[in-house]
Amino acid sequence: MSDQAISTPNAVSIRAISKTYQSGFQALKTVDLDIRRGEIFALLGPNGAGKTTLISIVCGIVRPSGGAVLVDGHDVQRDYRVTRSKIGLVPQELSTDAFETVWASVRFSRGLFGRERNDDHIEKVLRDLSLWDKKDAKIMTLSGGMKRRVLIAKALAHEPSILFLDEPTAGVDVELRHDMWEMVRKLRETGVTVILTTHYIEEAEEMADRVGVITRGELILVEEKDVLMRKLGKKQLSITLQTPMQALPEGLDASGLALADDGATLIYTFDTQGEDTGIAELLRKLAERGVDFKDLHTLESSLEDIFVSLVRGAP
Ligand SMILES: Nc1ncnc2c1ncn2[C@@H]1O[C@H](COP(=O)(O)OP(=O)(O)OP(=O)(O)O)[C@@H](O)[C@H]1O
Repeated sequence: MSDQAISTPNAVSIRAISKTYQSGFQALKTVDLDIRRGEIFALLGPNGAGKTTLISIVCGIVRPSGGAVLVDGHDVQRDYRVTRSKIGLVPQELSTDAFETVWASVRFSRGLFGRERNDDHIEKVLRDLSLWDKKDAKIMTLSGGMKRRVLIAKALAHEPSILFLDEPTAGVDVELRHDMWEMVRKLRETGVTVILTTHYIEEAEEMADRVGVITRGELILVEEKDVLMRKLGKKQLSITLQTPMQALPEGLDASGLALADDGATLIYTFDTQGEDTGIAELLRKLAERGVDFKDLHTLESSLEDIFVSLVRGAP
């Protein structure tokens, strides 16, 4: 460790980072964010929100206009070599190495960071990623899914403690997506901190411990995923009527109840946090007014609904 390291429990500390590109475009306003050691953090945001810019700054590839980033307590600009060696970056696509074997390509990645040769580690990484039987295959002969695994193997070759995954499952099939999730979880068990950017809300919902939402260069929310879903999640009860109606009957036009456009469904929205959902009362009132229904079911808002409403509501 450099003696300039600051003791911190965080894998990454982002302090008042801003970025204005030479074109004059402000890609990041003032971003503050701490990534805890050993967590899986999902950075969600629409196209052009600033995700890649932020990650590139943490990796030391893009210079910020203001602010500082610490990786394991080291400043990414002052201590670039130290911080970069702690980070594994998995890009979206493999652009080189087509004619190399898997083994040579992954071993080369380790050498880039000035690490001593360690074939045992390379073997472990390849085995963990189910690539061992492909170690002598040329990369160009691999399937798309295997190429993705090679990207992860290359990023892990130098034993980083922080792994950035940029859209890890963009364009892959469902099965591979689930395999990738499993792999990421296993990595976390070995103590690696994982930061992923994604457009797939389902991915964040499935994997992340915490979620950050970035839009127009601003981090508008950082929250434990479970808390986020509890806090912002709403449940709806959908009641399919026996006979469609024109308007809500007298005494039923209370807050939370709405008649869907087709007039055949009542939608009752209630707070998942509330002690009393009000459902029993609602059903009693419907019975009193002779409103018959065919079916009842509840819907829960997903992280996707929450995300869309957050990004829409952002200034
Ligand atoms: N080198 C550059 N010069 C000028 N503007 C740039 C440059 N790089 C990125 N931008 C702009 O900064 C904004 C943020 O881009 P960034 O790539 O960080 O977004 P993103 O959230 O990663 O998007 P995506 O999900 O589409 O990858 C975009 O409007 C982009 O056009």
